[in-house]
Parts: sequence; C-alpha cells; structure tokens
Amino acid sequence: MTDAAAASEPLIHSHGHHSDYAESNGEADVDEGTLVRPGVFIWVLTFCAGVSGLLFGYDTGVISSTLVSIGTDLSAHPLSTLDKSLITSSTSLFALIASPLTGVLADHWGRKRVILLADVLFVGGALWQALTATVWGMIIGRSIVGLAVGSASFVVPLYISELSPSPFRGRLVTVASLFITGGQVVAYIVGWLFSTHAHGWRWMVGLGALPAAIQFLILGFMPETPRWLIKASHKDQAKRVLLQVYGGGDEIKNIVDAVLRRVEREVLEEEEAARGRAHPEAPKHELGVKLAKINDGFAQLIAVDGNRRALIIACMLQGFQQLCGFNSLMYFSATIFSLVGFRSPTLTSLSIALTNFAFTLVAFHSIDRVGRRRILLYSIPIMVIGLSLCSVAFNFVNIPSHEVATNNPAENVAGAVWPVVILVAMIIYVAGYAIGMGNVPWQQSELFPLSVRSLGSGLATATNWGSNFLIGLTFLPMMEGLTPVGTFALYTVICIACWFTVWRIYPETCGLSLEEVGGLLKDGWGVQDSVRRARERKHATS
Ligand SMILES: O[C@H]1[C@H](O)[C@@H](O)[C@H](O)[C@@H](O)[C@H]1O
Repeated sequence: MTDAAAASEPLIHSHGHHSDYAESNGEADVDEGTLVRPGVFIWVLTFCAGVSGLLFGYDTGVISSTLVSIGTDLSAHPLSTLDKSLITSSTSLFALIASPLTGVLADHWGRKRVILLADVLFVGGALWQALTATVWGMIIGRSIVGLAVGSASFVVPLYISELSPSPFRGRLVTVASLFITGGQVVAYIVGWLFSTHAHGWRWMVGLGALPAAIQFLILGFMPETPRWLIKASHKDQAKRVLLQVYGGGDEIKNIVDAVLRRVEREVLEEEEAARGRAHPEAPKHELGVKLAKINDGFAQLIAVDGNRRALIIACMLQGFQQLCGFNSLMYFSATIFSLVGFRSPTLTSLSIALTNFAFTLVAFHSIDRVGRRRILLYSIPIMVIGLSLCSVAFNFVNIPSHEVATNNPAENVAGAVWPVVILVAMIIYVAGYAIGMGNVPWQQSELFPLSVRSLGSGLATATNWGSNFLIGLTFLPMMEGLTPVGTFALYTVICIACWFTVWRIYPETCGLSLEEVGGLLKDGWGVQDSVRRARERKHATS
C-alpha cells in the first residue's frame, strides 16, 4: 500500500473483537474499536464543516473590539450602555431562537442544508453590519448573525458526530471547538489590527462574510451524513458515504455493514414505535403529517425515559458551560483588566483567548483516551482553583463599584502584585475550562437516539445560548452589586455544583457507537455500567 493510501484508510488492529453491547444483544457486530486512526476523507469533511465553528468564534469574539471602535459612526453620540447591551445580547438572543427551529429543520432538510442556510445568514449578517449607518441597523445585523451562530453551533457537531467512526468521534467533534476558539483568537487579533483605522470596525465585522462564502461553495461537494440518509431511505448513498469515511478493505466492509445494520435497526424500531403511537385519525395531508411528526418528536423527547435523561444531561452540561462565567471573560476581560490597572487591556485579554485555544488542543489530544466524564471530573477542580484565587485576589484590589460602569482604571491598586495574581488565576481558570467544559458539552448529539437527535441537540444548544444571554446581561451589574469578590465566588459555587452533577449523572460515552449510547441511558443514568465498560475497553485495546 502507498503512504497516501495508507493515510486515507483508517488502519485497523488485526485482532478484531466484538462490541460488548452487540454481544449483550445476541449479535456479533464487528467492533469499530479495531480502527486505529481516522482517514483523510473524514478529516477533510471535519475541517470543511469546522469553518462554521470559526465563524461562530469570530462573530462572538469580534464584538468586544467592535464596540470600542464604533465611536460616533452610528449616531451623533458615542454608543450608550443600552446600545452596547442591545448590540451584544441580540446575537445570543437570536441564536437561542434559531437553535431549536433549525433542530427541526435538520431532520426534514438534512444536516447539510442547515449548514448552507447558516452560511447565507453569516454572509448576509456580516455585510449588513459592515454597511449599516444606524444603531438599529447594527442590532439587526447582529441578530442575523445570531440566527447563523445558533444554527451552526448545533448542526456542525451533529454533522461531524454522525459521520465519525466512534473511536475518534470525541476528537473530531473537538475540532469544531478548536475552530471556535481559534476564531475567537483571530477576532481579537483582527480587532487589535483594525482598531486604529478610521471605520476599521466595518472591516472587522464584514470580514466574517469571506469564510462563509467559501464554505458555501465547498458544501456542494460534501456528503449528507449516513445516519440522516438512512432515515430518509437513501441506503445506497449512505453505504457509499460510509465506505468513503472508513476506507476500503474486506475487514472495513464488514464494519461498514455492521454500522449500516445498526442504524437501520434503530430506524425500523423507531418507525414501528411511531406507527404504534399514531392516532387512528392522524392527518393525511403533507403539512399535517409533518406537524404531527414534530409534535411526536417533542413528546418522545420528554416521555421516553432514555431520551429524557439524554436531554437532561445535554442541557445540564450546556447550561453549566455558560453559567460558570467563561464568556464574561470573553466579552469583558478587557474591561476587567483596565479596571485593575493593566496598561494594555486588549493585549492582556488576548492571553485569555490564546489560553482557551491552546488548552482546547490539549482536550483534542486526550478526549478519546481519557474519556468525556473523566476529563470533566479532572478539569472542573482546576476551574474552581482559578476562580477562587481570583475571588481572593480581588479582595486586595480596590475597585470602587461605580467605576465598573464607567470603566475607569482603578487608581489605588494595591501594588502590581495582585493584578498579576488575578491574571494568572484567570489563566488557570480558562485552561481548566478549555480542557473540559469548553468542549465536552458539544459532544451532546451522541447522547440522543437518531429519532430525536437533531431536536434534542437543538434544545440543548438553546440552553447554551439562553445561559450565555443571562451571563452577558448580569456580569457587569453583578460586579457592581455583588462586587468582583462575590461575582467570582458565585461562579466558583456554580462550578462545584457542576462537578457533583457530572459525577452523579453523566455516564462515560467515549468509544461507544452512537447506537450503543442510547442503550446505556434506557434504564438509568448508566454511570457505573459505562465506567466499567470504558475500563474493560481500555484493557482490551492496551
Ligand atoms: O465551546 C465554546 C467555546 O468554549 C468558546 O470559547 C465560548 O465562547 C463558547 O461560548 C463555547 O460554547
């Protein structure tokens, strides 16, 4: 085999063994655990889909420098606090609305068309913002971008997750998080480069149109996911995509057949169950049937125990990802650093974005080895250390509460030591966040069975944006009302609550096929069972 051919095929261990879940069902499916590396095709698809993550990161990251550069370009006076709040929060609000809606659309249109729709919205929103002459125009532009970010943030991990061979799913989905955090770094750098140019902010926001337009063109060559294709009765196409993803070879063909069988079985079981549930006087016209299906999807998400557990876990993780306060730093770290007396707050806050990106790389490297659950249980305590140190350090920095609103640097800062301690504490916190909480919640789609996967992921994403909106809205008032010490102490308590919830209800999904995860949550949270299986799998492959 040539090197290129070798690289394009996911290599397999010769000692194939069988999936324990399949065996427990009396079947002898070939285990994907024998695959040792992802092929070139799945890498290319992951990178192409990841461009949407880049835009998500860019568009959320660029706002902090945009706000300080607009000056009087949009009205006769500089932006008021209300203008700034509306411009910032409109994006999360519309992302919150878009994610459940596109969750429904992704089932009917397919995953790829939703990425396409997001691209159109990204381009439209970017150009609208770049050309607008009023504050309200800017708010509308940010809202369009919000619709795009909301759709992309849930559909991209879903798309990658449904295409990936299970041993690499964690790592490949984490590539989307790498693109998000990378996009935020680029946004900070672009913001810094254009901040001294007259009307430079128009370039900052307008540049987002470029990657979206490129991705729009590339998408024509990208396939739909095999899981969606099977659900839409395109089995041949699904097989073709799976063969491209897994590569050639006899043993690979067996694996592909096993995956096809598993997904088909899941689709058939769900169709039978849906027929059993159908009302005898169910609507016959097309729209009525579609609405009944959507209704049935929502009902199944809540009524079926396994689905409900999946929804609780996914929403819990997404809620905590935001409520632990990370985006307060993303949006306001420059404000904090200027308050505690740093000379170049924008450059200092770049260190936050860079740490976030660098430690997402650590997650990428270790998530499929360490496991989702374990990586969270190890990394949340690091966040707790960073946050509590931050809270303690703020005790020694005197920031009069009215200055939080006016954003004036503190004059009587107690020496240069404590601001540096705050910076180091924040870096520790961000590192802990990026290793676990920043990316594990985006593995959400693997928790849901195919029938409610898109809807469930859409609702969990909406929880993310709802909590993001809340944090953006409450951070500055909390710094004033609760003081910085109290604000960071509150985030510490939230992280501790998060650790206990994860420990109690989040099973280890690492290495399981998408269809196996469903089995895990059927009769309980499956924590002990999953941890035991993960240990056994590790022994079997080592
Ligand atoms: O996973 C991402 C990432 O951690 C980003 O840095 C953060 O801004 C987003 O809110 C989050 O969803």
